[in-house]
Amino acid sequence: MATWGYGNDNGPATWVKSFPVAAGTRQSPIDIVPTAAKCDTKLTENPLTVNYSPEPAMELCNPGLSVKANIKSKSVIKGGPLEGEYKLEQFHLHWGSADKQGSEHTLNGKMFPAELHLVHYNATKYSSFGEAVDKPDGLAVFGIFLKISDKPHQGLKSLTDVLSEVQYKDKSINIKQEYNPVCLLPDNINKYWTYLGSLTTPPLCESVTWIVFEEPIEVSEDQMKAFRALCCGECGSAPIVDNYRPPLPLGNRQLRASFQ
Ligand SMILES: Cc1ccnc(S(N)(=O)=O)n1
Ligand SMILES: [Zn+2]
Repeated sequence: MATWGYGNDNGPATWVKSFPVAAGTRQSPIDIVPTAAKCDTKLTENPLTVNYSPEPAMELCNPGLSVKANIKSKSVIKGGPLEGEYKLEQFHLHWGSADKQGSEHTLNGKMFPAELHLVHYNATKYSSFGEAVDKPDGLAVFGIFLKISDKPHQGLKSLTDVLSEVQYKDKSINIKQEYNPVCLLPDNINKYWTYLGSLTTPPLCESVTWIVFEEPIEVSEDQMKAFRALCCGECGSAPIVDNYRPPLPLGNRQLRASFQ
């Protein structure tokens, strides 16, 4: 069984062969067109609330197609479009081989250099991520755009400074200093778009309430270079770059905005 990836022979256009849901009606990512979004005051009546905790020894790993941090502490979100409490499971990123591409969601057709995903599962209804992953209300993922600035992102710096230690597939380390993922969020989390979608990589389950923040976080070019130096396999293997799925049609879905 050929494993899926982002190359010509195993990339997003081929995934439907092994994962038919790729042709489904609530797939992600999408192109976000702010003028097509419906401002919904219900989203602000019950504001999105983030209660993240410090992670004592956060595990950072290279699963081969991204870089991922696994979360053990009780970090939860609720409110906004969500019913119940969703618990942070992991976060990871998607990025380009150059600054002109890399994000999965696009904004009026524009790609950002990268996109950070914080993946949560509905801990009110389900007992684990594994149980929640294929349920229509199982997951909630924060999508945060990354843009280039001349200053490094301090929160990401604890990670980008040690990426060389997880350069190769299946390498993992523990971040020594305690790490609170709240440092990864943009300053203003009250302005976001939300819609019902899916995982953007196989198994592509249509189980995600997406929350994409309007405000990007700012990273340096050196930090982008650190992501692009990660390898898909062992020493000498190809760099992990362009690990993004292009946007899918919104179809009959409603894109809602928490702001005018
Ligand atoms: C945990 C997980 C699996 C697959 N895809 C995603 S993603 N890229 O939609 O956040 N997350
Ligand atoms: Zn992702």
